Amino acid sequence: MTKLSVNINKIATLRNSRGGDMPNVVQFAKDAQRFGAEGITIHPRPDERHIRYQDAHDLKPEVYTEYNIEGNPITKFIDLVLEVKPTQVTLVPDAVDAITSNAGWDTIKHRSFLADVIAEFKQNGIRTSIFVDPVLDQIEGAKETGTDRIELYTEAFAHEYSLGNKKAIKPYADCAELANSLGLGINAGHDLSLDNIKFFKENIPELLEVSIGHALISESLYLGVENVIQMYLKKLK
Ligand SMILES: CC(=O)[C@@H](O)[C@H](O)COP(=O)(O)O
Ligand SMILES: NCC(=O)COP(=O)(O)O
Repeated sequence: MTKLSVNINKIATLRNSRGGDMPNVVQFAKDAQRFGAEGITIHPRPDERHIRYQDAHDLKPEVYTEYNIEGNPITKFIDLVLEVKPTQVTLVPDAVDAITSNAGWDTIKHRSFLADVIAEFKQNGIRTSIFVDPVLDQIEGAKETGTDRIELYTEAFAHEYSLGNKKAIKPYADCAELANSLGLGINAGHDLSLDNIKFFKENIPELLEVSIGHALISESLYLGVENVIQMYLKKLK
């Protein structure tokens, strides 16, 4: 079964554009779960331009599904995650000024750093995942860090698929096969959408979770949030 985790960063971006509390991100998370979301993902960035560190705390008592916090493990982020204790932390190597995530970890170069951070989260009962490009060596490197899961960075797949290139799934399927053989759980995310999710799911064995934000919120403008979440759940069956 593949769980749908709804990334609510965009809701915070909309709220922040006016400086008030509309839309309310906690209420949105509660409603998304009521509509069928099986997890809530947030990705606080150091400048807090969308989800704020305080939101991470405020969401904690209301997220009764899987709570996934993504981000670059700088000291401030590590402290936040250890305080909030979500179900899962996903480590992403974001540059401070990146508009959005644009690369996976070099798990070979950063093995020792990742292993230390991952050990600390695991000692605190938090499941770990690391964001990786679909490259076999990087999956093997991920295994060496001790992480529970990987999150496959799906931007390249999504882009190629939109151009009609279905072969773009191949590196992802190969990496998934390797990850499964190594005992790593598999998550995926970035630019997944109603258009590409079914094909992606069908070709990735043992896909445990997808986190989807940008497309899901955009699609909801036309189709409604409840309806869109239900559409994803059907495609993920
Ligand atoms: C790791 C990943 O792909 C997502 O978390 C994505 O970066 C969403 O973050 P933004 O909403 O800041 O684009
Ligand atoms: N981990 C990916 C995520 O949370 C959402 O990415 P996107 O759907 O906003 O591109």
